[in-house]
Amino acid sequence: MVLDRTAPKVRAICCIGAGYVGGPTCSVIAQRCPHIKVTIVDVNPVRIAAWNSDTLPVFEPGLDEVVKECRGRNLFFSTDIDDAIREADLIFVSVNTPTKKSGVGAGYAADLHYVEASTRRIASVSDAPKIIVEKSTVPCRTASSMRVILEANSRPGLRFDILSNPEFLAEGTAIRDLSAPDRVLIGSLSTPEGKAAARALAAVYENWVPPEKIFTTGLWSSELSKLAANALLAQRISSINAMAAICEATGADVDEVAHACGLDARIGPKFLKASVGFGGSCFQKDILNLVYLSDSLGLPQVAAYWKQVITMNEYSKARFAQKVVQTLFSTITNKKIAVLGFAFKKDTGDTRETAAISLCKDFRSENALVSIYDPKVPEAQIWLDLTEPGVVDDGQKVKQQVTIAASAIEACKDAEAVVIATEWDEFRTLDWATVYKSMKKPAFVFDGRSIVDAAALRKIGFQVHSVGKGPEIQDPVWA
Ligand SMILES: NC(=O)c1ccc[n+]([C@@H]2O[C@H](COP(=O)([O-])OP(=O)(O)OC[C@H]3O[C@@H](n4cnc5c(N)ncnc54)[C@H](O)[C@@H]3O)[C@@H](O)[C@H]2O)c1
Ligand SMILES: O=c1ccn([C@@H]2O[C@H](COP(=O)(O)OP(=O)(O)O[C@H]3O[C@H](CO)[C@@H](O)[C@H](O)[C@H]3O)[C@@H](O)[C@H]2O)c(=O)[nH]1
Repeated sequence: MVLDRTAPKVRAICCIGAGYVGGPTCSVIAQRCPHIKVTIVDVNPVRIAAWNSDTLPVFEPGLDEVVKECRGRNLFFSTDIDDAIREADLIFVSVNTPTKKSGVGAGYAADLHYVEASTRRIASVSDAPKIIVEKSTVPCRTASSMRVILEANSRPGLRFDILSNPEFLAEGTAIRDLSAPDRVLIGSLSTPEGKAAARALAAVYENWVPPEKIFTTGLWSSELSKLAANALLAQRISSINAMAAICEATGADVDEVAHACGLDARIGPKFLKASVGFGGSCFQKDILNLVYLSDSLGLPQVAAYWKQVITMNEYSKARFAQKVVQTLFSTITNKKIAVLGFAFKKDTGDTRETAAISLCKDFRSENALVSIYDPKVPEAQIWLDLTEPGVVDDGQKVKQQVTIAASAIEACKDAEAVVIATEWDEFRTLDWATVYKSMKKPAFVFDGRSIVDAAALRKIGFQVHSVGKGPEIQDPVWA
């Protein structure tokens, strides 16, 4: 996009929400734009204290270095939300938009009350014009509700321009994604003021993003593009996981199938890694949001189509757990199962919607003894994730069945089976011979990420089951 010098200049940015998106995104803006003051605010004082400490609340490769470079220079973390709003000429709203748990649309619709609370606060505190940017992932036409709230609650005549600027970073690669994004999408009204606001935000990104990667659309297209991108990505994973089930039943190898398909330039190789199932805070939430939107628009067939992506993901997780039980002679009662990895993917400590939670719950319901190791997820988080809220004494029951190990080797000692739930690099290079010696026999490995060298492990003596790989020994004529 070509820079228009008449666009308002951004001198101070406020980011409401110091989470996985607000923190890294605005830290990178501060790094790349030393002339802009960036203040990231949050209602959670513990989170802000962590951002101001040596142990950041979010583990993300490269983030520590960015924050250390800018904090105290032009990057600030604060709980003084009103002050930061007043000072800023551009405000990112980067608060959480989880799936509603109760009320209308429960289990599908996005809970927008954090977005609304932020919008009301901006309206009541602002004493000068502001550009307000939806950074949170929101349903289509949320900007319209924000405008109504702003106009009804602010000083008469005060100007607000609302933009949509969805974030496409993936956890674990956030700094890389923010530093060199595939694209920056800015949605605005097509009025002269809307376009000028879009240009002002584009000018911020142009400090490091090539102009041809910044593109503008209408507000509603921008909002919907975020939901669409996540739905398409998740759909690829569910599609390849559906193929994985066929591979396991036939002797085909899902990695070979994915490679063969990905060589077609129209399909491409990315996001075709079969797995125990996708996790993370976004895919499920955003597809459910799309399902709700489709239903609300009177499009039940469209809703059913996208819902199937989630159904297949649930099936993938359950199928994997069932395979463990069936292979261990149909019972895992009192058997020790080592679960390697608890985060929803490698290089993050985030456990939101991680497949490991489903697996551990299934193993617990079969009365197994579960030993978990993850290099980055804090112990307290694992206990929290495995405890059923509202179930009396469940916290204690969990601790009778589950242990948390300090290393992979420790988790695997005396286990009957090892389950790889996250693709951490250290599991590829684990001393598998030592693991084998310490385990009960026969020793099983269930590779939910297909990362280990199955042939090498079989040579050691393991029985290996990798997701999407056919049976080990087939009909001798064809094997
Ligand atoms: N996590 C990701 O990788 C990712 C990527 C792209 C987009 N998104 C979207 O970005 C949004 C934020 O996601 P996240 O993962 O950073 O969430 P998060 O839960 O990590 O962070 C949100 C923060 O907002 C704060 N907050 C809530 N209401 C507030 C208010 N009224 N005033 C001040 N602070 C408030 C919370 O205390 C919390 O710290 C969501 O809409 C999500 O869908 C997330
Ligand atoms: O081929 C693949 C790719 C991913 N996954 C799994 O899918 C989940 C999500 O992975 P990924 O998309 O890499 O991480 P997220 O941080 O959830 O990022 C997604 O969700 C974000 C929040 O909306 C978007 O900004 C990103 O563009 C989008 O990739 C994880 O459990 C992965 O292990 C697979 O099983 N197979």
